[in-house]
Amino acid sequence: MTSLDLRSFNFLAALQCAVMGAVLLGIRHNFPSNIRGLRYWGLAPLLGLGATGFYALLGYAPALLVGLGGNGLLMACSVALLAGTREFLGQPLRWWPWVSLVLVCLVGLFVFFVIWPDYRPRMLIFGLGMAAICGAHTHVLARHGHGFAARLMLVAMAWQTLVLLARALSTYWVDAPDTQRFDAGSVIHMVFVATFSFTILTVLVSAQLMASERVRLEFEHLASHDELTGALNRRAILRLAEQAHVCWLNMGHAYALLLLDLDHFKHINDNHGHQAGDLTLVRVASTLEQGLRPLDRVGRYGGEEFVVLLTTSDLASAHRMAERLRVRVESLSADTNAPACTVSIGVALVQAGDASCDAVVGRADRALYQAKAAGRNQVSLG
Ligand SMILES: Nc1nc2c(ncn2[C@@H]2O[C@H](COP(=O)(O)OP(=O)(O)OP(=O)(O)O)[C@@H](O)[C@H]2O)c(=O)[nH]1
Repeated sequence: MTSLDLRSFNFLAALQCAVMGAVLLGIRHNFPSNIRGLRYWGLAPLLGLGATGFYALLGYAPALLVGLGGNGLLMACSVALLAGTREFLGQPLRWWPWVSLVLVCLVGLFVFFVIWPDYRPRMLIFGLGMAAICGAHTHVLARHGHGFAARLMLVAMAWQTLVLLARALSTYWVDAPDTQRFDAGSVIHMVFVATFSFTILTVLVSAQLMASERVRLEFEHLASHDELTGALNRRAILRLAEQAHVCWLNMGHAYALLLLDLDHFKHINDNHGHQAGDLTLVRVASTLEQGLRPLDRVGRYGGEEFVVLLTTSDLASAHRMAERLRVRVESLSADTNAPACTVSIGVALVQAGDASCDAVVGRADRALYQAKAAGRNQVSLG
């Protein structure tokens, strides 16, 4: 590969990344505002393109200007990618260590451009500085990233870190003191120059995938959870009950449903206000969730009614669980100074002949009616 090839390739790759970055910046407002990091991810390739612009001036502009401008912008590009990822993962960047690192590296480059001109320490300083940024990027992805796209980004950053380290450390036996960036005929140098644009491209593709995946998960969550209490909504809990019913039909694993209705909830609204009523619903939902075993689920059935699905159970243990939940809700007001609140519970176990979970819901509903009729704050079996 001639030096012209490498420059052209580098410039085209940087241009491609910059277009993707500009697209990311343009579409970032289409994503919900709680999806952060897109502006830094979008800005990074534009800085990278600026760096490539400086490198393209090599031979036409003073080497000092090209070296400091190009390397400085390339480091800024890597810091921006890191900032984007950290912000996306909810780990905002502390800027000063990275700004200091870039400045220290630029001072080092200046020294070995002007005072003791030597390419090798310049490459060492730049390579180690960049490897520190990319290494930190790899680290945050390994700790906080989840899913395919985050792993793809992690592999790209880990690879880039290794290439940078190899390039920085091999510089003394590969390069001469007056080597130029596009002159070196070593394989490691080719790999270093060629992979940088591909790393940015991979990071940008991964970033878009990560953002889209997050949007999908948020929509899924919104579609299946009650906005006020955070519990499963009626559709989601009934879908789980249907699945439990299929399990019962196919494998004989029993399940029970508890229908819970807050007692005289209207009084709480009337006497303490609607907001206090909302807060009570939130507290009851979280109390129920905390009182359940890991496989059991709670959902808001509507208004001040909740459903609990006990996945494997006999009637006696379902009754014990219902009693435990009733006591937990009753003691809620003592623990939190919230308005006094009790709950009536109807319990039903799936039984032979139940065509669907609707039959179980129906029995639990009748049992709940009995609990209300018998004076409330109690459990009835259906
Ligand atoms: N604050 C608040 N109140 C709600 C919500 N959904 C339903 N409600 C209220 O819950 C109350 C239910 O009242 P009722 O059906 O008469 O039942 P109750 O007062 O709990 O009486 P019993 O069930 O017979 O013990 C109504 O006043 C609704 O306005 C909600 O999301 N937030």
